[in-house]
Amino acid sequence: ACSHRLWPEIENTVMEQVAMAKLGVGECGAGWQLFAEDGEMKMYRREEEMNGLVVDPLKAVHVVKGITGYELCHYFFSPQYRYDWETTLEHMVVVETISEDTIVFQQTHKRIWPASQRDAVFWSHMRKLSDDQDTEGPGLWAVVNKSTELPNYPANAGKCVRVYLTVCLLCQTLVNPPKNGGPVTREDISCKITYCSVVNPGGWAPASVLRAVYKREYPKFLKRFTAYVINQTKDKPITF
Ligand SMILES: CCCCCc1ccc(-c2ccc(S(=O)(=O)CCO)cc2)cc1/C=C\c1ccccn1
Repeated sequence: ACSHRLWPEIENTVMEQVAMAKLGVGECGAGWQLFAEDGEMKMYRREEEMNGLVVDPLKAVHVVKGITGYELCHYFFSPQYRYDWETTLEHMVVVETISEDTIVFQQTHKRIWPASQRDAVFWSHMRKLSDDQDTEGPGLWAVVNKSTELPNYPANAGKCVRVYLTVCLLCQTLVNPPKNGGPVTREDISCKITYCSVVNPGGWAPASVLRAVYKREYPKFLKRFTAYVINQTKDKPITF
């Protein structure tokens, strides 16, 4: 896929998004406010507007026991599971499978009153990253989703307003080998998750509505998605 028309953009976006995801919320400069907390999950947002539209960047950090970064990214990236965990999804089309780790999607999300219905067209890329500190460890896995233009899916052609999104799911597997030197089980692993998202709603939507949607939907999404992966993997061998 290195020769595909999207490859340069994918490469640049992955590097840029992973670098930003690795920054703590303290380091990203002022402005990150904690808006939701649930156990290990902490959700931050920055209040930003782009020509009158709310485009609040979101950063969530979480630590989940019993699953690996590869497993989380696999279930996030793969189309066949998406309807199981993405509650606001109304319809999803795999527009193009560029390679086993790069897919182009078109998604329609359920209408959220009083705003008009939204859709998104984006490429999605999953990749293992070298973990600079620990080269031979399970490493880091990431999925990056970014809106792209497709002639066959023109923006705002039908009933939906096109949103423009950039999303990064960055996962680091932590292994705590058992003292007795026995095999590593799911009790000995956990995954450090950073989820970053910027969604430009495209057409106008009241700031109060958008902020209420994000405040309600993001915590719900991350809790539901991680619970789904735990449930899908609990009786399966660990995949790093
Ligand atoms: C007025 C409402 C406008 C928002 C509508 C909307 C647009 C986009 C998206 C969305 C959210 C996450 C992704 S992803 O992380 O790439 C995973 C693949 O699905 C892609 C799209 C959602 C939603 C609507 C609800 C909403 C908003 C946040 C979080 C969760 N749901």
